[in-house]
Amino acid sequence: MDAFQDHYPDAVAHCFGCGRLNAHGHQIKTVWNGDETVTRFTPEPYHTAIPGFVYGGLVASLIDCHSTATAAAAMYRQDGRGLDTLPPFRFVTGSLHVDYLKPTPIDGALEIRGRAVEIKGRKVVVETELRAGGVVTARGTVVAVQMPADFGAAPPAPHR
Ligand SMILES: CCCCCCCC(=O)SCCNC(=O)CCNC(=O)[C@H](O)C(C)(C)COP(=O)(O)OP(=O)(O)OC[C@H]1O[C@@H](n2cnc3c(N)ncnc32)[C@H](O)[C@@H]1OP(=O)(O)O
Repeated sequence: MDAFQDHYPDAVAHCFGCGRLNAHGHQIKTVWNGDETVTRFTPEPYHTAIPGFVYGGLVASLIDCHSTATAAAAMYRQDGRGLDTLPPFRFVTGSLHVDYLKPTPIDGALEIRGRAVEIKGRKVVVETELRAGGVVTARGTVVAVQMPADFGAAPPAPHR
Protein backbone atom coordinates (compact mmCIF):
# COMPACT_ATOMS: atom_id res chain seq x y z
CA MET A 1 0.00 0.00 0.00
CA ASP A 2 1.37 3.40 -0.98
CA ALA A 3 0.29 5.47 2.01
CA PHE A 4 0.98 9.16 2.56
CA GLN A 5 3.06 8.35 5.64
CA ASP A 6 5.36 6.08 3.60
CA HIS A 7 6.63 9.26 1.92
CA TYR A 8 7.47 11.18 5.10
CA PRO A 9 11.21 11.89 5.20
CA ASP A 10 13.01 9.92 7.93
CA ALA A 11 13.57 13.08 9.98
CA VAL A 12 9.80 13.43 10.54
CA ALA A 13 8.85 9.75 10.58
CA HIS A 14 8.97 9.23 14.36
CA CYS A 15 5.54 10.60 15.33
CA PHE A 16 3.70 8.36 17.82
CA GLY A 17 0.55 8.49 15.71
CA CYS A 18 1.87 8.21 12.17
CA GLY A 19 5.63 7.69 12.10
CA ARG A 20 6.65 4.51 10.31
CA LEU A 21 9.92 4.58 12.30
CA ASN A 22 8.22 4.59 15.72
CA ALA A 23 8.05 0.94 16.75
CA HIS A 24 5.81 1.80 19.72
CA GLY A 25 3.42 4.06 17.80
CA HIS A 26 0.19 3.56 15.88
CA GLN A 27 1.90 3.74 12.45
CA ILE A 28 -1.35 4.72 10.74
CA LYS A 29 -1.56 4.50 6.95
CA THR A 30 -3.68 6.97 5.00
CA VAL A 31 -4.67 6.86 1.32
CA TRP A 32 -6.92 8.76 -1.08
CA ASN A 33 -10.39 7.49 -1.90
CA GLY A 34 -11.73 10.03 -4.38
CA ASP A 35 -11.84 13.41 -2.66
CA GLU A 36 -11.67 11.76 0.76
CA THR A 37 -8.79 10.26 2.66
CA VAL A 38 -9.12 6.97 4.50
CA THR A 39 -7.26 5.33 7.38
CA ARG A 40 -8.18 1.95 8.86
CA PHE A 41 -6.99 1.02 12.31
CA THR A 42 -7.82 -1.94 14.53
CA PRO A 43 -7.61 -1.13 18.25
CA GLU A 44 -5.96 -3.54 20.64
CA PRO A 45 -7.56 -4.67 23.92
CA TYR A 46 -5.18 -2.34 25.81
CA HIS A 47 -6.72 0.68 24.05
CA THR A 48 -9.66 0.33 26.44
CA ALA A 49 -11.46 3.20 28.15
CA ILE A 50 -14.36 1.32 29.68
CA PRO A 51 -14.37 -2.43 28.92
CA GLY A 52 -15.67 -2.89 25.40
CA PHE A 53 -14.98 0.68 24.30
CA VAL A 54 -12.05 2.62 22.87
CA TYR A 55 -10.07 5.14 24.90
CA GLY A 56 -10.93 8.68 23.78
CA GLY A 57 -7.29 9.68 23.57
CA LEU A 58 -6.74 7.05 20.91
CA VAL A 59 -9.72 8.38 18.96
CA ALA A 60 -8.26 11.90 19.16
CA SER A 61 -4.83 10.66 18.15
CA LEU A 62 -6.20 8.84 15.09
CA ILE A 63 -8.18 11.91 14.02
CA ASP A 64 -5.14 14.10 14.63
CA CYS A 65 -2.61 12.18 12.54
CA HIS A 66 -5.14 11.25 9.87
CA SER A 67 -5.87 14.96 9.49
CA THR A 68 -2.27 16.19 9.35
CA ALA A 69 -1.59 13.57 6.67
CA THR A 70 -4.69 14.68 4.79
CA ALA A 71 -3.51 18.28 4.97
CA ALA A 72 -0.19 17.37 3.36
CA ALA A 73 -1.79 15.21 0.67
CA ALA A 74 -4.32 17.93 -0.15
CA MET A 75 -1.55 20.49 -0.56
CA TYR A 76 0.39 18.19 -2.93
CA ARG A 77 -2.78 17.51 -4.89
CA GLN A 78 -3.62 21.22 -5.14
CA ASP A 79 -0.15 21.88 -6.55
CA GLY A 80 -0.36 18.89 -8.90
CA ARG A 81 2.73 17.37 -7.29
CA GLY A 82 3.65 13.82 -6.30
CA LEU A 83 4.09 12.96 -2.62
CA ASP A 84 7.83 12.44 -3.10
CA THR A 85 8.56 15.79 -4.74
CA LEU A 86 10.53 18.57 -3.09
CA PRO A 87 10.17 20.68 -1.09
CA PRO A 88 8.15 18.38 1.17
CA PHE A 89 4.85 19.52 2.68
CA ARG A 90 4.79 18.53 6.36
CA PHE A 91 2.10 19.62 8.76
CA VAL A 92 1.76 19.85 12.53
CA THR A 93 -1.39 20.27 14.58
CA GLY A 94 -2.32 23.85 15.47
CA SER A 95 -5.73 22.93 16.80
CA LEU A 96 -7.57 19.65 17.39
CA HIS A 97 -11.28 19.56 18.20
CA VAL A 98 -13.07 16.24 18.77
CA ASP A 99 -16.77 15.59 19.38
CA TYR A 100 -17.41 12.16 20.88
CA LEU A 101 -20.88 11.30 19.58
CA LYS A 102 -21.21 7.71 20.81
CA PRO A 103 -19.04 5.17 22.61
CA THR A 104 -16.66 3.53 20.10
CA PRO A 105 -16.74 -0.30 20.28
CA ILE A 106 -13.26 -1.78 20.59
CA ASP A 107 -13.95 -5.05 18.75
CA GLY A 108 -13.23 -4.48 15.10
CA ALA A 109 -11.61 -2.09 12.64
CA LEU A 110 -12.17 1.65 12.83
CA GLU A 111 -12.46 3.69 9.66
CA ILE A 112 -11.34 7.32 9.64
CA ARG A 113 -12.35 9.48 6.69
CA GLY A 114 -11.30 13.08 6.15
CA ARG A 115 -11.59 15.96 3.76
CA ALA A 116 -9.65 19.20 3.44
CA VAL A 117 -12.29 21.92 3.62
CA GLU A 118 -10.01 24.96 3.51
CA ILE A 119 -6.51 25.56 2.17
CA LYS A 120 -5.14 29.02 2.86
CA GLY A 121 -1.45 29.86 2.83
CA ARG A 122 0.29 27.45 5.24
CA LYS A 123 -2.97 26.38 6.86
CA VAL A 124 -5.30 23.49 5.98
CA VAL A 125 -8.55 22.83 7.84
CA VAL A 126 -9.53 19.15 7.81
CA GLU A 127 -12.85 17.65 8.85
CA THR A 128 -12.74 14.01 9.82
CA GLU A 129 -15.18 11.31 10.91
CA LEU A 130 -14.36 8.09 12.73
CA ARG A 131 -16.65 5.10 12.20
CA ALA A 132 -16.97 1.77 14.00
CA GLY A 133 -19.09 -0.85 12.26
CA GLY A 134 -20.25 1.83 9.81
CA VAL A 135 -21.53 4.12 12.58
CA VAL A 136 -19.97 7.56 13.08
CA THR A 137 -18.86 7.69 16.71
CA ALA A 138 -16.57 10.75 16.63
CA ARG A 139 -16.10 13.81 14.48
CA GLY A 140 -13.05 16.06 14.44
CA THR A 141 -11.81 19.33 13.06
CA VAL A 142 -8.10 19.94 12.79
CA VAL A 143 -6.27 23.13 11.87
CA ALA A 144 -3.03 21.82 10.39
CA VAL A 145 -0.20 24.27 9.82
CA GLN A 146 2.81 23.70 7.62
CA MET A 147 5.71 22.93 9.90
CA PRO A 148 8.01 25.95 10.17
CA ALA A 149 11.61 25.30 9.10
CA ASP A 150 12.73 26.23 12.63
CA PHE A 151 10.09 24.05 14.37
CA GLY A 152 11.10 23.62 17.99
CA ALA A 153 14.29 25.63 17.54
CA ALA A 154 13.30 28.38 19.97
CA PRO A 155 12.97 26.83 23.44
CA PRO A 156 10.13 28.10 25.63
CA ALA A 157 11.03 30.67 28.26
CA PRO A 158 12.17 29.03 31.54
CA HIS A 159 9.61 28.54 34.31
CA ARG A 160 9.56 31.14 37.05
C1 LIG B 1 5.31 15.95 10.00
C2 LIG B 1 4.98 14.57 10.50
C3 LIG B 1 4.52 14.63 11.96
C4 LIG B 1 3.03 14.74 12.05
C5 LIG B 1 2.56 15.33 13.33
C6 LIG B 1 1.26 14.79 13.80
C7 LIG B 1 0.49 15.67 14.68
C8 LIG B 1 1.25 16.18 15.90
O1 LIG B 1 1.25 15.60 16.96
S1 LIG B 1 2.09 17.62 15.70
C9 LIG B 1 2.63 18.02 17.39
C10 LIG B 1 1.64 18.89 18.08
N1 LIG B 1 1.65 20.21 17.53
C11 LIG B 1 2.64 21.11 17.86
O2 LIG B 1 3.54 20.84 18.63
C12 LIG B 1 2.55 22.46 17.20
C13 LIG B 1 3.01 23.59 18.16
N2 LIG B 1 2.65 24.89 17.60
C14 LIG B 1 3.45 25.51 16.71
O3 LIG B 1 4.56 25.09 16.41
C15 LIG B 1 2.92 26.76 16.09
O4 LIG B 1 1.97 27.35 16.94
C16 LIG B 1 2.24 26.46 14.70
C17 LIG B 1 3.27 25.89 13.73
C18 LIG B 1 1.06 25.46 14.81
C19 LIG B 1 1.65 27.75 14.13
O5 LIG B 1 2.60 28.77 14.27
P1 LIG B 1 3.03 29.65 13.00
O6 LIG B 1 3.80 28.82 12.06
O7 LIG B 1 3.70 30.86 13.53
O8 LIG B 1 1.64 29.94 12.34
P2 LIG B 1 0.96 31.34 12.06
O9 LIG B 1 1.71 32.00 10.93
O10 LIG B 1 0.74 32.08 13.32
O11 LIG B 1 -0.46 30.86 11.54
C20 LIG B 1 -0.68 30.27 10.26
C21 LIG B 1 -2.17 30.06 10.12
O12 LIG B 1 -2.56 29.00 11.02
C22 LIG B 1 -3.56 29.47 11.95
N3 LIG B 1 -3.29 28.90 13.26
C23 LIG B 1 -2.10 28.76 13.89
N4 LIG B 1 -2.26 28.20 15.11
C24 LIG B 1 -3.60 27.98 15.22
C25 LIG B 1 -4.40 27.43 16.26
N5 LIG B 1 -3.88 26.98 17.42
N6 LIG B 1 -5.73 27.38 16.08
C26 LIG B 1 -6.29 27.80 14.93
N7 LIG B 1 -5.58 28.34 13.89
C27 LIG B 1 -4.26 28.42 14.06
C28 LIG B 1 -3.37 30.99 11.98
O13 LIG B 1 -4.57 31.64 12.37
C29 LIG B 1 -3.01 31.28 10.54
O14 LIG B 1 -4.18 31.23 9.75
P3 LIG B 1 -4.56 32.43 8.76
O15 LIG B 1 -3.49 32.41 7.70
O16 LIG B 1 -5.91 32.09 8.26
O17 LIG B 1 -4.51 33.69 9.58
